[in-house]
Amino acid sequence: MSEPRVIYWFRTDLRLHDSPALQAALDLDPATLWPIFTWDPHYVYRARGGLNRWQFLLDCQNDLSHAITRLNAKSKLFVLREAPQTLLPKLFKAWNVTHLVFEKDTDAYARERDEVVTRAAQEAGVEVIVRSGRTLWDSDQVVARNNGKPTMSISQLQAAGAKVGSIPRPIPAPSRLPDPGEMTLDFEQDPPVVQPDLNSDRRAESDTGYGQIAGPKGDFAIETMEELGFPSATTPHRGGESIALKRLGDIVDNHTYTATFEKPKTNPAQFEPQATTLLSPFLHFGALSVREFYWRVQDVVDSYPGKASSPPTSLTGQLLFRDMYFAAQAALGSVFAQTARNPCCRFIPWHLPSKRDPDTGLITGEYHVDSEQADAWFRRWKAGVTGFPWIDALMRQLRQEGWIHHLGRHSVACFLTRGGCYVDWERGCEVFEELLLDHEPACNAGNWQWLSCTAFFAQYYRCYSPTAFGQSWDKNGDFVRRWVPELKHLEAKYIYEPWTAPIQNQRRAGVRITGDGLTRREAGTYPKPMFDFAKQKAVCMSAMKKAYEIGLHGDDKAVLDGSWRSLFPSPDMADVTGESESGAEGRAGKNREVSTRGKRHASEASSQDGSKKQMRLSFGKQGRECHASK
Ligand SMILES: Cc1cc2nc3c(=O)[nH]c(=O)nc-3n(C[C@H](O)[C@H](O)[C@H](O)COP(=O)(O)OP(=O)(O)OC[C@H]3O[C@@H](n4cnc5c(N)ncnc54)[C@H](O)[C@@H]3O)c2cc1C
Repeated sequence: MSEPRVIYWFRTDLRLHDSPALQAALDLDPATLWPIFTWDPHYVYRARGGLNRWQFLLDCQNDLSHAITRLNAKSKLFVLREAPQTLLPKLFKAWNVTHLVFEKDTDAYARERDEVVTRAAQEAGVEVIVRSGRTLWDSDQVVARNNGKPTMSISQLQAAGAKVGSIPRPIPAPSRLPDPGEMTLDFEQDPPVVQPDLNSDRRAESDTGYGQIAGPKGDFAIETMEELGFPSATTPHRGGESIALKRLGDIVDNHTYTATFEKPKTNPAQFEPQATTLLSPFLHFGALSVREFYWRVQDVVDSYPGKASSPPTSLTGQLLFRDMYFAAQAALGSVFAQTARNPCCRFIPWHLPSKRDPDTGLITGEYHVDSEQADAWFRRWKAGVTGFPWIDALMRQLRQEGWIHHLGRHSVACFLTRGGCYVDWERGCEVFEELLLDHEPACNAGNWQWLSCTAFFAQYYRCYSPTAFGQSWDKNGDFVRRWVPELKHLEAKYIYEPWTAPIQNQRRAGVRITGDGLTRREAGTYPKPMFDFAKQKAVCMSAMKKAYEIGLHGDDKAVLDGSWRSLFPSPDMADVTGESESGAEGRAGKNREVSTRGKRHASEASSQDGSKKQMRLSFGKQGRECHASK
């Protein structure tokens, strides 16, 4: 048999340490190994990506490429600019490849892509080797051990994970890499499908990335922001395996922090340094192995002399949440990221509902503007000009730096959905998709479902205040002052509610509270709050209560054919009618009744068995279970 000529296809694993797939490639003892990255037009044009995440990706690729070259001066990360579905079959032939090896990716698009590539490899007589390494356990095996169902709680994940087996210990990085072979490109490039380009808004220049397969100099170089047509990123957070390992090392050196970490006690307003690890973007790009993270922490916990924290609030507990969302997505496929057709996702008639492709049933990224007011609220939320300083500070940090603390994400997500604007969680999820450095399709959609109480979590009566919550962590408002400099000099007692500051105090602080933040914004001003929060919260709660009582889920016929409208009587839903035209008749009387019931419900919830009652209401009504429908 001829000696193995292996393409190692880097994707979600931009690292050398603890890479089961790379190890599998090296176990073949190849004569030739090409470490490649395919510059896939799907991500370039069809996924929303902000400048900061692009920069982070390029950082990770450059760092990996240097690490490869340190092991073999003839090698590096070779970037090829074409869709893998068309490129790889040509490479199999041109380079006389015997094996294709890669890390498993359970994201919906990745699965489809990998099926196409695997079929092509089989036709070309190329052996495909796939290894799980992105999660603690192989997500497909977790699903199988969860009776084929998505994992909708940490306990389900833990039970299924235990059946899969113990979490493997990390393996070391290789100490040498084989030479790459010849890289002839004696074939035509299949040009990318450029439209629709979901990133066009961010391009200052046109994208020249696909000029030639091997890049402008023909040396398979890593792309640059300039080639992509992007201006510079604004984040201070830089990517790469070296930074990730250094940061993890520093964290675990602090035994007390590592062993006693309790997520709910970490301060969302803390900065420089932030209160949590900020390792999520490295995990996203695979610059840090999740098993390396897990075991380095667990070893500290095991040897800690004092009382260590435990899952779900501990540091390893955080990684379990990540695996939970991955396994939920692995079971449900592309419908996991939307309400429609998702059996696990509760249907709520939010404002600004998504448009759906009639052929696939998948959301298109466009939405119906059923309410001009809700659309204005959404745009103000996105731009960080809601008039609620805590929310605006977080949204501005997110846009500038690409990362905000988990409880900050809670605040802004609750505010946009069930605890303020009553806007569809899919809108917020899309904004996060663009802006987050750590955007992970499974974790993003899953957490938005959690926060909007459409799946994973049902206690919709527990709502974040856009004023009191921030204040409870940061009385002086230092975090707000940093991100909302208009309010920098305002006294602490007004910093979370600047509209309550008397005009002379505003004057002294050099700010005027006026306008809506979107139109004719003048220097030295900060917008008025976009609504009365207490009033709007009551509207949301009563609407949520109604939706929970009706109990529809994304795969119900009424949701898919639009007949859900007849189940949501317009009087008490006048403000929150989703795709339907809203009639405002008879609102006042009905609203009174609903809010009275809402009060009783809230006090039930705060009683000892409140949450159990709530769980019965939310899950027991139809005896529903989430079915896998890959
Ligand atoms: C609306 C919303 C959207 C989110 N979108 C994403 C996303 O796209 N990608 C993402 O990685 N996380 C997402 N999260 C989860 C969480 O906020 C981030 O993982 C966390 O804040 C990252 O910071 P860290 O690395 O300092 O976390 P740490 O607290 O240090 O936790 C360590 C690691 O555990 C994982 N983790 C922690 N909390 C969660 C969680 N709730 N869900 C899944 N994984 C978790 C992350 O990989 C994180 O790096 C989202 C949360 C919310 C509320």
